[in-house]
Amino acid sequence: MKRSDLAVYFIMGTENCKDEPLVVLEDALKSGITFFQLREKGANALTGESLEKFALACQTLCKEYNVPFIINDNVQLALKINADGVHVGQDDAPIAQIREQFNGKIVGVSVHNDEEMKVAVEGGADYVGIGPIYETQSKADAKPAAGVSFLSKARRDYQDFPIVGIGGITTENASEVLAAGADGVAVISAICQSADRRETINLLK
Ligand SMILES: Cc1ncsc1CCOP(=O)(O)O
Ligand SMILES: C=C1C=NC(C)=NC1=N
Ligand SMILES: [Mg+2]
Repeated sequence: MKRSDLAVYFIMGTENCKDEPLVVLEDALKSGITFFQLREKGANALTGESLEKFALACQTLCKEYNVPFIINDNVQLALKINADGVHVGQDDAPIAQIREQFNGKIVGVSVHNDEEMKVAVEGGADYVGIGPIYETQSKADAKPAAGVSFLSKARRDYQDFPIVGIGGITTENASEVLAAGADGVAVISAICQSADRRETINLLK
């Protein structure tokens, strides 16, 4: 994984878009996303066989466009379908355990403070997600918007470590996140709800 892979990091689950999810994903891939995470959450989330089929369809599309495909939280599914990696939060298994299960694959970790950052970096994470930067409608249990201050500090402390910002990021505020030191922006609604994904994605860079 290259730091530049994090430039426009699309995250989606079936709950995030009213249009057909695979149509949205293919349009986003055509429009230039550089990284994709399947994050299937919420009351009507797909499970079992239907989730696996959906994940395989997403993986196939990402392969066609040579874009990394990772899965949020669901370590077993990521291993089963040989995804390019996994993204885990602080409430998932310890990074050391995930790291050895995903040898040679991408392991991303959500971090919110110096201690979590240290543990993730030393535990062998390939990148960290920092946020929510701004208010978000897409994560029910999100912490309060933190702004870019911690992201800026993480960049000062780890000058070469891959960092992606997340949370309420739009074409209006993406430049602030990048200026604070992020390698890229992770986005759900601004891309899902975009009327012109190519324009949106170009404005997120
Ligand atoms: C998964 C996640 N983690 C922190 S905020 C968030 C949701 C981001 O969604 P949006 O880009 O629509 O604000
Ligand atoms: C919570 C998250 C934070 N950061 C990223 C990149 N993905 C997530 N699901
Ligand atoms: Mg999680």
